[in-house]
Amino acid sequence: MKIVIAIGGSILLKEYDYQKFQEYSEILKSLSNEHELFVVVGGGKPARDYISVIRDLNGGEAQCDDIGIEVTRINAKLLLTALGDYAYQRVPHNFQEALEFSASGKIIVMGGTEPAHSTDAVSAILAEYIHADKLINLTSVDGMYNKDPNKYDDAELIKEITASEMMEFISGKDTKAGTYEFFDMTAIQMIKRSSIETVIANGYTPENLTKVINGEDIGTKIINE
Ligand SMILES: Nc1ncnc2c1ncn2[C@@H]1O[C@H](COP(=O)(O)OP(=O)(O)OP(=O)(O)O)[C@@H](O)[C@H]1O
Ligand SMILES: O=c1ccn([C@@H]2O[C@H](COP(=O)(O)O)[C@@H](O)[C@H]2O)c(=O)[nH]1
Repeated sequence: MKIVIAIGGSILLKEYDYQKFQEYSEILKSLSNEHELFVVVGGGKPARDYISVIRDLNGGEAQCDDIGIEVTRINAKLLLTALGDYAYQRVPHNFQEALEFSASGKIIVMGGTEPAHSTDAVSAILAEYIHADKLINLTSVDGMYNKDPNKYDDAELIKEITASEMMEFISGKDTKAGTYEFFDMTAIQMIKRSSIETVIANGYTPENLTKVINGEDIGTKIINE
């Protein structure tokens, strides 16, 4: 299968150390024997910290996004280092490059592309661009809830949702640099228009990636309408 995997920076850099990069590299290496893998890495707290500094310097929103993109590319380089020869050792800056680099037969790892969306959107556009069989979004919670599970104890996990329902849910959410909390509209639009088979799951346990690929019933499935 051709699979796009989005890994949130909040998972990879929760502890500010090498461990999650290493754990993910082992799983990705093993999966790459059977699947064609494209990984998109998020910015996490370091991106938000840098964005906050440039915003305090009166940088505009696009400049803030630009700094966020740079951080996601640094995170991509960290994962490339962990993957070594299993990965193509350059970070694509756009979808065309991702496709070209994939001719190497190696794992492709990228961060952001251009301002005004999150790496969730990058992963969805990439999935569309390369005709992926599956998009897996690994984040810091078990999937999509009816409300923020970090704010509400009674939040309930949603097992299945259509892209249209998800759009309604996130409409009106903040679209400033570094604030694309959970999912952004561009990502859902891509998933909807190309009926991309998508699962959102907790990536803090990297083994969940294998579980999702094996079809185990975890996380939230975005279903075709
Ligand atoms: N309805 C919801 N369902 C699930 N999580 C939600 C919801 N609303 C808000 N969130 C928040 O979204 C957060 C996950 O998204 P967030 O963008 O912070 O991390 P990420 O996907 O790992 O990517 P990155 O850290 O790279 O931006 C969760 O920690 C949770 O608090
Ligand atoms: O293609 C992209 C990717 C990212 N950004 C900006 O960077 C931050 C960090 O990315 P996350 O996916 O949220 O971790 C994001 O909030 C955007 O401000 C971008 O502009 N374009």
